[in-house]
Amino acid sequence: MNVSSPLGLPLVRSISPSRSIASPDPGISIAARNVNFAVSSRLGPVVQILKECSISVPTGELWMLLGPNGCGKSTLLKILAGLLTPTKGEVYVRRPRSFVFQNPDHQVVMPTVEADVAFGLGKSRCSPDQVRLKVSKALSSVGMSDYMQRPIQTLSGGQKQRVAIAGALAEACKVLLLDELTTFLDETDQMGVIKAVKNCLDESNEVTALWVTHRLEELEYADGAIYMEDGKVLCYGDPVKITEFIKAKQAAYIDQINS
Ligand SMILES: Nc1ncnc2c1ncn2[C@@H]1O[C@H](COP(=O)(O)OP(=O)(O)OP(=O)(O)O)[C@@H](O)[C@H]1O
Repeated sequence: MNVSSPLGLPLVRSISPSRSIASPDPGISIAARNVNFAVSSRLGPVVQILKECSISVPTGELWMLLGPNGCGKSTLLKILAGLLTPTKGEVYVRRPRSFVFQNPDHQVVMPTVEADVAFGLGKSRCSPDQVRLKVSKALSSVGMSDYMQRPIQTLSGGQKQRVAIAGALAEACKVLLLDELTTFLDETDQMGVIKAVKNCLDESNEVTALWVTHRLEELEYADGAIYMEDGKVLCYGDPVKITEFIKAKQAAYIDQINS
């Protein structure tokens, strides 16, 4: 479902099914095989943004996607969300899936927390009692039960992110695609969002999350990680090994500028 927010910005609460491949394995919730993405303009040459990207994220796990600015992380996430179509290659993402934006103001739009989390259930056949139950369960998952009647504009950035995640959970989302949620948050809000996502996954073995981040310290909370550079997936798997790989790259870069 793609609608416009009152600000005229794109608002994606729950994404309708789009073209994809069959599940490569019952234990895998997110997969990309040799995905390429290119853009072209009438005047300029074709720009190759993603080059033969392949990843696979097991069901029930939190994976982080890292890499330098402009390496293609958000583009890959948008392809997995069905917001962009790859020029070549295939993707599989378990449904329903939800994309949560870096700026929660692009996504959290109803006057109160309760109304916002219930927003996506508007078209469901749930009775008002069922809606209330789903909303309260989702808010409890993200540690926001006490905020049910709070006006949205009184929340911090991290609290708004947690409300956006609760909205996805209320709609029984199976895959959370999270785009740099903590970039603008202070440490307390950052931890609140990380704990909320971890808790959602711990409470259900069925929810899988892919989280784009620039913050290396967040890898501590990940079950797996993917590192990209220049449109390519350089390595993926064990977050400890990926952390070591990134630190070694950073050290080599510092040596280079100091020499
Ligand atoms: N529609 C487009 N036309 C031309 N170039 C584009 C388009 N969309 C993305 N790009 C370019 O593709 C590259 C990858 O962009 P993307 O936003 O996926 O990177 P990113 O790794 O998420 O970056 P950041 O960490 O800065 O958010 C960038 O160089 C960007 O300028």
